[in-house]
Amino acid sequence: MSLEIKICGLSTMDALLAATAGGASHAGFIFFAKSPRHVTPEMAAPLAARAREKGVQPVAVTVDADDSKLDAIVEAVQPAMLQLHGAESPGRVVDLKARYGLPVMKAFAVSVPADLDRLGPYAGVADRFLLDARPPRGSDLPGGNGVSFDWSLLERLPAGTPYMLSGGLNADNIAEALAIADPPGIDVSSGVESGPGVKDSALIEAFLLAVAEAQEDRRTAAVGV
Ligand SMILES: O=C(O)c1ccccc1N[C@@H]1O[C@H](COP(=O)(O)O)[C@@H](O)[C@H]1O
Repeated sequence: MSLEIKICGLSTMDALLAATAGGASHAGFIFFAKSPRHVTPEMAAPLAARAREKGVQPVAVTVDADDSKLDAIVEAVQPAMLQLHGAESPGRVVDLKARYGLPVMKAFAVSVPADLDRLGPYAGVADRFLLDARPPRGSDLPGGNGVSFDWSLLERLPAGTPYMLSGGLNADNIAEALAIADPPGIDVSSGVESGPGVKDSALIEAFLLAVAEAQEDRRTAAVGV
């Protein structure tokens, strides 16, 4: 399976097109008012439409959103997947999957081995997991803080766990992250920004290039060339 790559927190067409041109598989839009990356459904709709045209899956990122907020997002944006980045229960995930008929990626903060035990009740309920760093104390944001965690903790995950690795990824550390965790997907936001919420097309290109180079190096090493 090829590595899935989500560029998250997009709010401009330039940045979206840098992501689609560079080989991203998913484009994330943040519907969380406290975030510097916050977009309204009306702002995200044309970006998501262009992503779809380019074969890239739009992802709606929400934090404990209620049904009326999600209804508006789903209707305007037509996401391919919902990312739930709050304290949504397994029952809430079941309800949302039934209500919208969309796959759900449930986010978890990881800082110690026991954090991975919290995935258990969601196994077979959420379609995949997003494994992010624990937010720094005092942060208003449950994600998008640009901090990473000890990727070696992920050795404990059962083989085949569907997840995206996130938290503090950037062009300089992505090769190491892939080597240590070997995730099926990756997700980046702050690491491709020139300032909080300001996506930088050159940094998006550099990140995607670094991913491609790291994958090529890993393939070469695997065949012993
Ligand atoms: O990015 C945000 O502002 C955000 C707000 C609320 C929930 C999730 C958010 N972002 C998610 O966190 C990951 C990791 O971000 P970073 O690369 O460490 O900055 C990001 O990709 C989003 O999925």
